[in-house]
Amino acid sequence: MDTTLRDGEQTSGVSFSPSEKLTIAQVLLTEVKVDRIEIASARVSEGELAAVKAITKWAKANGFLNRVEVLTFVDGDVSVQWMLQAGAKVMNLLTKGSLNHLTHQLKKKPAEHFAEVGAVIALARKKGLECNIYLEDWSNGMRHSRDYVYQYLDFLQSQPVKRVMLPDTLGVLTPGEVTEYISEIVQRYPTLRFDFHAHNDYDLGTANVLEGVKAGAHGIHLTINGMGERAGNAPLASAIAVINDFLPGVKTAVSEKSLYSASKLVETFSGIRIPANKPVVGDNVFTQTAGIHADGDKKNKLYFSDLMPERFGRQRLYALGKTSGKANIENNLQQLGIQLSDANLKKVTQRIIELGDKKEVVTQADLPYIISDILDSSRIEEKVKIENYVLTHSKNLHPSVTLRISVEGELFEEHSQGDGQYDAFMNALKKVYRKKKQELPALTDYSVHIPPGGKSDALCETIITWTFKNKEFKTRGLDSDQTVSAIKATQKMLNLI
Ligand SMILES: CC(C)C(=O)C(=O)O
Repeated sequence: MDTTLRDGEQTSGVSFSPSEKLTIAQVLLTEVKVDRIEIASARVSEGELAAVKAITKWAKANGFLNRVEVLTFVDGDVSVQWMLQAGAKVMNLLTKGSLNHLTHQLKKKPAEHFAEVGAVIALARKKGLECNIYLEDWSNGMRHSRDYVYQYLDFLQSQPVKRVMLPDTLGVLTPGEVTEYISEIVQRYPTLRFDFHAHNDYDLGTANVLEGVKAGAHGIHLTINGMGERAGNAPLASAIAVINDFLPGVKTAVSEKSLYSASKLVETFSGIRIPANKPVVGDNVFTQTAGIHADGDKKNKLYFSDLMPERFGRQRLYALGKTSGKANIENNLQQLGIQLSDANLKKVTQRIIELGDKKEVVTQADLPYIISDILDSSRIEEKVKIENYVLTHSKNLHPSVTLRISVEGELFEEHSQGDGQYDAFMNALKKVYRKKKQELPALTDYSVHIPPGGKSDALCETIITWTFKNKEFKTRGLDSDQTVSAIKATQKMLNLI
């Protein structure tokens, strides 16, 4: 059962609009193909009622209505009436699974609580609703008031309930405890069906789900991207991968291929960014960075596991950076369909290492720009060399530059200002060339390209068109700083005239 729309929405700062809820519900049931979804808590707000109405209307028309569940409360007939108004059929009644909660929050005795729960179940059944029962704080109940839990389950055995839901409300269980508690309960109550609901406070959510299923839980509760209260719930994508890979006899209906796009959809709607290293769905989890891994992938797939990206509609990538090495670069070139001579491959590798020193990772999208830059430079002999420069940029003052440049072995130093940093640089350069009594080409066009990716440290390519002695030519510069990329393009021009 996916509870992104109920427990997942309890992530701090998240509120889905009714239309977002409807879209996520549709994706979960028709694309991801989870068996059941929990979509809201009853009585929350008018917006929530509108969302539940929209989902139940769509679900009814498409035969999904009894797979759509709503969290309700022990409140006489109030939640039941809300369910009827919302057109929902399955209620997940929140009750107390530990004596501690019962005594200190509800201030009730077990018999009193059971009677009230029984009354809500009877009313709900009379109105045609199906009932599942949550035993909130069940994990602490098992640790500290197991007699109470068993007294309660004895009572539930005689009730018309479909499932008993066992939440590790505070995410405190170890995998060993999950095994012990769930196997004990499943054996003791063979006529009841149990769901296990894990939280991730110790980062044990997925491990606990694995143990819960092994121990005999009939259902598990998960959320997309592990959204949920505090540290969240067990993440759907990880749990499905773990079940498929480590529990061969157990089958789920979930489509692995749609997990990534569902994750992205929820990322967009919730505004909660997925960490790049989040298993299965994170941006970097199928990217090899170390050159040795890329090399091993080519040799009998030494660094592959069953967790192949293609299962999830994703692709293995090879990061480019100072640790990536030749094999990573070759893999990227292969993916782009580019062939390079050994000499040029060496130059590209060297350039990537240099860039990697400045910026953590060079992306595959940067690669064609780097290659064309290198192929361009290799045609040029360096008679003019920009030795040093200082560029300033400050509020309400003109940008300025100090430039040291050697032109055919002669060293010049000039200062200048301009409307922008590059303009200041060009003004200093013009002073040098005036001294040398040499003409400079006219800049006739200047264009900047940022390879896709949208990072503030992305590489920037500047292409400048020059006109000189009635001829037009272009030079290209590449750097993560825009002014520096223009200066590099200019240095190439100086070496071409
Ligand atoms: C509200 C309840 C059912 C819950 O999510 C939990 O106990 O973890």
